[in-house]
Amino acid sequence: MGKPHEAYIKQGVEDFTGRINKYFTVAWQIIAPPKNAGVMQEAELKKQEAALILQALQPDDQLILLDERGKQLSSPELAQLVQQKANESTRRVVFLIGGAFGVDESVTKRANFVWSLSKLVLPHMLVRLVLAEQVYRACTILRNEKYHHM
Ligand SMILES: C[S@@+](CC[C@H](N)C(=O)[O-])C[C@H]1O[C@@H](n2cnc3c(N)ncnc32)[C@H](O)[C@@H]1O
Repeated sequence: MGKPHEAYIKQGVEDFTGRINKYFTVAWQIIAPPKNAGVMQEAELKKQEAALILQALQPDDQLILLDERGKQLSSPELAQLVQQKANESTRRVVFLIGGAFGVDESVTKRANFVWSLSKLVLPHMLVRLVLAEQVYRACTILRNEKYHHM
């Protein structure tokens, strides 16, 4: 949920996304916030964003919500989670980054897993870059490739 990739992360996000594509088909879907988002109260904005998010999901999507209050994973644990979804023949795993205020609780309820990258609140754009890099890292761990060093 947010703006197109900003210049300072675009190259990195596109690089890691391209690398992930060698293992799994992957794509970004950027959902633009409602037009008058700037003047909306937090609760109303999260509700409207939730409607857009839930509308973009398919019933069988496995939704992994990124949220600093979620469960932290090591990189090998993330790799296991990816493997588990692949074993379950999941058609789509969706990693969701929320809006400026996070997400409405209807979205949290829909999530199959809530993943925290850290207890720190990170800026939206940085979350995109870390997400892309960590998913790539998970792919290399699953293939025993040399990228990840313990
Ligand atoms: C600017 S943050 C939202 C701020 C804060 N979560 C709130 O509720 O007010 C935008 C999005 O980045 C993601 N995010 C930020 N920090 C994160 C972290 N440490 N772990 C996982 N996701 C994070 C979440 O998806 C969040 O909805």
